[in-house]
Amino acid sequence: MAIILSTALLGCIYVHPLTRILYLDHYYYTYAPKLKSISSLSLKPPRNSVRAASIMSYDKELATAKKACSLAARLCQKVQRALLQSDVQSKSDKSPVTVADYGSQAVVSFILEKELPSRSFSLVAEEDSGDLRKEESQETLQRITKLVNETLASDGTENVSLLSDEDVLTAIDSGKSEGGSFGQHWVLDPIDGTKGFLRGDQYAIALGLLDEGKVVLGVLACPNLPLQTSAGHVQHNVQDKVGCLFFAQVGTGTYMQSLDGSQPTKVDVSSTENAEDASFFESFEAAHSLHDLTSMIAKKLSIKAPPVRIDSQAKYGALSRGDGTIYMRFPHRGYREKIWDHAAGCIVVTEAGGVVSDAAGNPLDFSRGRYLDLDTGIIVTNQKLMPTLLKAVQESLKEKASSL
Ligand SMILES: Nc1ncnc2c1ncn2[C@@H]1O[C@H](COP(=O)(O)O)[C@@H](O)[C@H]1OP(=O)(O)O
Ligand SMILES: [Mg+2]
Repeated sequence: MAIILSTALLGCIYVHPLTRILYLDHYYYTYAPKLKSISSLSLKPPRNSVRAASIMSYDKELATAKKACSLAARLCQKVQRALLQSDVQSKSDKSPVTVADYGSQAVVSFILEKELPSRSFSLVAEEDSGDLRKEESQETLQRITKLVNETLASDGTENVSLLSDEDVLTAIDSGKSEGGSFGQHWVLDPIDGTKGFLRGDQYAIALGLLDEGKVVLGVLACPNLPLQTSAGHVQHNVQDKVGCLFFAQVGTGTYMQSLDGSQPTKVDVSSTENAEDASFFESFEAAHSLHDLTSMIAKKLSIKAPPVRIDSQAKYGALSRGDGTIYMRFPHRGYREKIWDHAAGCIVVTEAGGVVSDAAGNPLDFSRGRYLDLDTGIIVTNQKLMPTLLKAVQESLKEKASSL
C-alpha cells in the first residue's frame, strides 16, 4: 500500500533540488493559480503534461546536447567569419547561411544519434535535404560535407571516420520527425535567426528535448552574445568577449558557460517587480514581430527604457541571466510558430525562474507536432511581473482590435 501511494505521489510531486520548493507539475500548479486570481484570465495546463518526466535525470542527454551545440556553433562561426570578410556582393548571397544551416543540423543530428543510441531516435528540425539532393546543389553539398568533417575532427576526442555526402544527407533527414505527445523527441533549430547571422549579429543554435510532450532539457549556443553584460546592453562591441552556452534540465536550474568551456555559473531572471524599471527584448526584424504593439504595451506599463532588439533565441538566454526583464513577440497575422523556435529558450527561462506564456496566459504546448498552436503572441518575464504584463498585453490587444 505504502509503495503504491508513494509511487502515485511521485507522479505529480517533486522537490526542486535548489529551491526546495514542492512542485505540483512544473509550471501550472505553482504559478498559474496566482496568475488567475490576479488577472481572472483563462489559464489551462498544457495538454499531455506528464509529471513523471520531472523526476527523471537527463544528465547524459544534456552533456551530449551541449557537445553537439558547441560543435555546431564552431561550424557556424567559421562560416560567419568567412562571410563577414567577403566582399559586398557575396554578402547579399544567401548561400553561406544555407551551408551553415545544413552543416549545423548534420553535426547535431550525427552526434546525438551516435552518442545516444536508441531504437526510436527522433529529431524535429528545421531543414530537410530535398534541395541539397538536386543536381545543381552538388558543389554546395561537397562544401557542407567538408565543413562537417572538419568540425567533427576538431573535437579531437575520438576517431570519427570521414562522413560521405550521403551520410551528411542522411543525418540532415533524421530531422523529419513530426514530434508529438508520446516518447522522446529532440527539437532543433540549427541556425535560429538567419537574418542576424547574415548581418553579423546575434543567432543561436537551439536544441531541446521533449519527453511525453514536455520540454525536459534545453541548450542555447549563442556565438555572438557577450559573456558579460550590463542590463539592457547586449549589442556586441568589438572588444567584448563573446560566445555563451546556456543550458537547463527540468528541476535543476539554468546555467551559462562560455562556448570555449569555462566553469558553468547558475543564472536567474531579473527580480525587477516594477514594470517602469524593466527593459524589454523584441525581434530586431520588424517583419517578425509587431513593434507598434510592443511600444503601446511598453507605454501602458510606463517602461522608460527603449526596446532592446536582437535576433534569435539569444533573447531567451539574455533574459534568463537578467540582462532584461521582459520579452514580447507578436508575429504578423498568419505566421505559425514552430516548436524549434521556442523549446530550448522556454526551458532556459523557466528553469531560471521566469514564465513563458502566450498572449492569453496559456503555457506553450510543445506536444502537438511541429507547430505551436498559439493565441496571438508570446510573452516572457519573471513570475512577479507576469500578471501586470499579461493585463497590459490583453488591454493593448483589445484597443488595437477596436481601432481597426
Ligand atoms: N515572418 C516571420 N514572422 C515571425 N518570425 C519569423 C518570420 N520569418 C521567419 N521567422 C523566424 O523568427 C525567428 C527569429 O525571430 P527573431 O527575429 O525574433 O529573432 C526565426 O526562427 C525566424 O526563422 P529562422 O530561424 O529561419 O531565421
Ligand atoms: Mg528559428
